[in-house]
Amino acid sequence: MLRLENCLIENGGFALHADLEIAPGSRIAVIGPSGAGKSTLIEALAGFRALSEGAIRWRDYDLTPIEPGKRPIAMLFQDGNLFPHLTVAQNVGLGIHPNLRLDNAQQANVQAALARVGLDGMGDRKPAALSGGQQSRVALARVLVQGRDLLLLDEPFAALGPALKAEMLDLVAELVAESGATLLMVSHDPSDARRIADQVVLVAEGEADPPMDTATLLDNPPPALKAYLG
Ligand SMILES: Nc1ncnc2c1ncn2[C@@H]1O[C@H](COP(=O)(O)OP(=O)(O)OP(=O)(O)O)[C@@H](O)[C@H]1O
Repeated sequence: MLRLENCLIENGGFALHADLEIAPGSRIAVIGPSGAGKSTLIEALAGFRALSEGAIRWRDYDLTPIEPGKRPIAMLFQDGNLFPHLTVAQNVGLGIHPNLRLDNAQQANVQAALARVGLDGMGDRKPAALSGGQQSRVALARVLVQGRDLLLLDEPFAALGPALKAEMLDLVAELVAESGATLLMVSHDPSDARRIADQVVLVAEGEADPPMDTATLLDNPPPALKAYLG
């Protein structure tokens, strides 16, 4: 289980409370009104934002005091965070080792990840020589080589068109199904949640609610969500 135990997360004058559990292997969409604290929640899980109260536990480990790089977490940001001066393979290799001194097995791991996301043979290119969708695939390959238990996505494909976004969401779903990773994905688009997530964590009115079945929640949204969905 991923447990957020009575967590209070503060951001300037803003405060978010979370007391919830997420089962391993779940695919969770984090949705809610703008400014409700979705990114704040993800930042706290990743360790970029300290808790004011409470604890975060994964399986038997208390993650609360653990620094971000040592948590069993990989994160995918909206812009993919690719380095333009590095090749595609080097950008992926950063997920294994920041100094890029990779042994043969690690190099092979990079090539396998590139092949898995459909970028076989493109490892020597620079990101600028790839389309937007291909760049998203590089960022996904970097997440893949990290082999972490928890995958956090914060509006990862918002810049892509609808067809490409759907394709990337399906690829993410496939990859987490293969690895058994637990997925939490912030999204503004309820159709993203329906497409990829079995459960939804609603963030609204200062609270991150326990996960609810996606279809049940979206078919009968509570008032805070209804106002946001329009
Ligand atoms: N540096 C800051 N100082 C004070 N308040 C902040 C700061 N940064 C963010 N906030 C507040 O924290 C709250 C939560 O922000 P957060 O980015 O987590 O919301 P969100 O749900 O991800 O929003 P969006 O959907 O618009 O991205 C917001 O109401 C915002 O005004």
